[in-house]
Amino acid sequence: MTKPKIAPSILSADFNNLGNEIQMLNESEADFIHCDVMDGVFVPNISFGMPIVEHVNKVAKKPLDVHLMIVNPDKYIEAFAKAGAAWLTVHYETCQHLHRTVSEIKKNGMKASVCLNPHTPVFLLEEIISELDMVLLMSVNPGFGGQKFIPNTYKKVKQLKKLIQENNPNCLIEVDGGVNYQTGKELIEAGADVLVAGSFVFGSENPQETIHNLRNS
Ligand SMILES: O=C(CO)[C@H](O)[C@H](O)COP(=O)(O)O
Repeated sequence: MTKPKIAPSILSADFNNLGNEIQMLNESEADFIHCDVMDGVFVPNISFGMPIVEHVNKVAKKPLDVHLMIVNPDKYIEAFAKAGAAWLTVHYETCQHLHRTVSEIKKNGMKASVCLNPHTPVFLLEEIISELDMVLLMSVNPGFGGQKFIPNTYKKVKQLKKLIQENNPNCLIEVDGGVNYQTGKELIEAGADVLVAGSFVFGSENPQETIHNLRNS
């Protein structure tokens, strides 16, 4: 089985020490640095926006995987490209003209990804899957780190894998929320390519070792 890519979410990092946390990720086996942008409208929490992403990008040696949990994401596509996002994820639930949004992300030089909330079915991506570089499946309700994994996600990963194999085999499947060694292993077996992990990595005694173990779990 191919090794998963690991995307530590800095939502759980020590923000008093953010530069060193990014440096630690640079020296780890992490493949991406996952940045969770929350607006307090689409999700019941506010995290950070472009200025923090820009500062992270000054130190980061790994591609920034930016997850927009915001309404009207179209308004900020160019700004996040300028801030240094390499991958930009928007929520299916926030986009009225998803094809236009995805095209704008690509026009701005980023990889395009669409996220589904736990209750949003995979089949809704049928008409857009061929345009996507990645699909992010939420395995918790978005807004907070440290929540319990929703087991129905395994079924969604399998459904999405089938859709991808039939339409766009290069598209990656990323899963976000409640990832640990056990859920990570089962997600990879189901077909996931990228694991986002926040509290499990940053709450561990040795985050670099945890990233290594997640890749090999
Ligand atoms: O998108 C998110 C929350 O909306 C976080 O990335 C996600 O919850 C990861 O946190 P944890 O690994 O602690 O569950």
